Amino acid sequence: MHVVVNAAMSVDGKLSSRRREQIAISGPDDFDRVDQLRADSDAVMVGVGTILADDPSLTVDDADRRAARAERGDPENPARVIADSRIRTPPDATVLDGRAQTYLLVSEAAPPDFIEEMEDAGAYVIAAGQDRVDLTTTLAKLEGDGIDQLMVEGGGELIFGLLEEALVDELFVYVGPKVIGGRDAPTLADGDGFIEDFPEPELADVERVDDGVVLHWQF
Ligand SMILES: NC(=O)C1=CN([C@@H]2O[C@H](COP(=O)(O)OP(=O)(O)OC[C@H]3O[C@@H](n4cnc5c(N)ncnc54)[C@H](OP(=O)(O)O)[C@@H]3O)[C@@H](O)[C@H]2O)C=CC1
Ligand SMILES: Nc1nc(O)c(N)c(N[C@@H]2O[C@H](COP(=O)(O)O)[C@@H](O)[C@H]2O)n1
Repeated sequence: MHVVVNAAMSVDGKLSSRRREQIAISGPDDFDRVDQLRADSDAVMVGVGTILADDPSLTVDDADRRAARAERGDPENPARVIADSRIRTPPDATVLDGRAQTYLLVSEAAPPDFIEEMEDAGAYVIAAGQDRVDLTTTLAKLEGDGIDQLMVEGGGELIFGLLEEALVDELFVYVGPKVIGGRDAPTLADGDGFIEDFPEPELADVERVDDGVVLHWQF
């Protein structure tokens, strides 16, 4: 499986404010680049923190891109993948609207009646990990289901979890013209943070987009 992380951050490295509300950091051209990345992926993944904060659709906006996917025999939209250890995703979340296959990655601690509720809502549930989703095992199971190209859109907790398990192949970071600040505002990589063996990706490209810049890193 090839894992591509994409996120937009402020000048000072924040994904959102301390209120954890969705903030448009990208401009139109960057959102279009992200839409193409989604269209090029078999699945788009976020953590449950992003579901609760943003209620995203994770679908492809551009009709021509959806049509191109259908022409090559793929579903119009990539699958959606949520890392959600104990099932905090609300049953009326937009990711369960039936516009794409949705996988819920859960841990063994997920309550069985919540699993049933999610399956009734159309989700395909994969369980691994005692208290928290075991990302290595669940991503391998997704690969077994035909997901070769996985795009991850955040947030910072999930991105750190993937970096910690050395599961990231590429990282696109849009740095946009805003300063957000705040010690409790989410950053690109949160979690416990590294204290040694810091991942050291190589800079593959830098591109000016809208009023900011896209940094392309390879691991
Ligand atoms: N600017 C941008 O590009 C983006 C911004 N955002 C913003 O980021 C914020 C949300 O970020 P954040 O709160 O970090 O949420 P995340 O989307 O990263 O979700 C984090 C949650 O995922 C669950 N999870 C399950 N398994 C794992 C694992 N192995 N490793 C890590 N997490 C796991 C955890 O909940 P549990 O333990 O319950 O399973 C964890 O709390 C919002 O403000 C949103 O607007 C989000 C995406 C992109
Ligand atoms: N690329 C990008 N730029 C920003 O400025 C953002 N705030 C985000 N956020 C991500 O986009 C998701 C919204 O998805 P839908 O448009 O609803 O499908 C959101 O959940 C974040 O992952 N991204």
